[in-house]
Amino acid sequence: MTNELKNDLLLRAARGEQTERAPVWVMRQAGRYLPEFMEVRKSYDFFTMCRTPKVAAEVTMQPLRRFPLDAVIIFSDILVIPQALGMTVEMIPGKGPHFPEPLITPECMKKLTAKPDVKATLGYVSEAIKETKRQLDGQVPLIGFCGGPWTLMAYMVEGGGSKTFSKAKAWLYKYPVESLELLYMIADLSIDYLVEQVRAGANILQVFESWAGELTPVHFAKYSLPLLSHIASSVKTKLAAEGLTVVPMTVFAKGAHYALEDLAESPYDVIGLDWTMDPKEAIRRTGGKKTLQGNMDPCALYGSTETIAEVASDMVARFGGGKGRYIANMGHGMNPDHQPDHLGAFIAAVQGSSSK
Ligand SMILES: Cc1c2[nH]c(c1CCC(=O)O)Cc1[nH]c(c(CCC(=O)O)c1C)Cc1[nH]c(c(CCC(=O)O)c1C)Cc1[nH]c(c(C)c1CCC(=O)O)C2
Repeated sequence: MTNELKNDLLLRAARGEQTERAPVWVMRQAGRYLPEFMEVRKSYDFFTMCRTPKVAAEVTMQPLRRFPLDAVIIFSDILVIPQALGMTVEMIPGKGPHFPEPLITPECMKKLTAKPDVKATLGYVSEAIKETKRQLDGQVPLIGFCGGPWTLMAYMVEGGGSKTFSKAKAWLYKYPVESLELLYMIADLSIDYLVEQVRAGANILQVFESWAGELTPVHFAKYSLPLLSHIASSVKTKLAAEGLTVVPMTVFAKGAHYALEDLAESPYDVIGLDWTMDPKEAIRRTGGKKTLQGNMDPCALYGSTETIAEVASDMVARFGGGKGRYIANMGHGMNPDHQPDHLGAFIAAVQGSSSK
């Protein structure tokens, strides 16, 4: 699969090989900061965009037309898994996700479809990947993704975003057995879903455990890490058994700085870092065993293009220069009020400074 790509920097870095320079992509690179995204978004509801392969492929490709990115990430959302399990999820512009009927007590889990057919419920993501691969014509790798089980459980119980995640965290203390049951239900569907993404053409997979930082280290060790590891080891075993490429996998456990040593022992190839981590410290604590991805503060993009270039070059230097075991990114996603040309300055600075 690698040899059909004209640019496989990302895959080589993920596998721990040396690269001529640092590959770069950014989380939420397809999104509302791009006027061409907003133009498409006018005509469709958010999940209709995800479910319409031509539209999903179009917005996936938009950032690559503007910037010399080293990868694209399929346009979708982590909340398609709760939908496949039978829950209604709406995306309210300016507010974010909303579940009209969240899981209030473990009784509510009876409403879920425990083992939905992944092709029937999520086949539209495979179709979007196939269409994007056609349009990419081997330019850069395509990233597939899903949400981490704890992050998805948090949305399913809270019914949307939250400042404290107190309802979801209460489940972990009140209903430990049922919480694990729910988490494994999510993880098992995610495994099949990720395998389908690779079958359709995804070259690398990322699991977003965006709310890891809400957990205590003890709860992360019980309710997040084992599930994240279960996902990566099962996906890799299934891919090998089916004769598909065993693609590299990335874990982005936002806020889980306390777990870096444990993540370095996990079956993931790449560890995504948020901006609170010092690169040198992260390299030391992971013992050089994993490729690291990240981690510029997205708010740096509000600075001048000169400031962005300075911050980005400094980041590359702190990660060791960018020619080995490193993928440049930000520590979280693009914001709707970011300026596109400021992202361009970030990409140029990474590619320029890591080529030296
Ligand atoms: C937690 C999470 C979600 N979704 C995702 C995460 C994990 C990453 C993270 O921590 O940000 C992942 C995600 N969401 C989206 C992508 C697409 C690919 C890409 O990164 O370019 C990816 C990888 C598109 C999106 N997902 C969403 C948008 C904006 C929705 C819109 O157009 O109205 C996009 C482009 C909506 C979304 N989806 C979610 C939220 C909380 C929101 C609302 C955000 C907001 O309104 O600021 C759940």
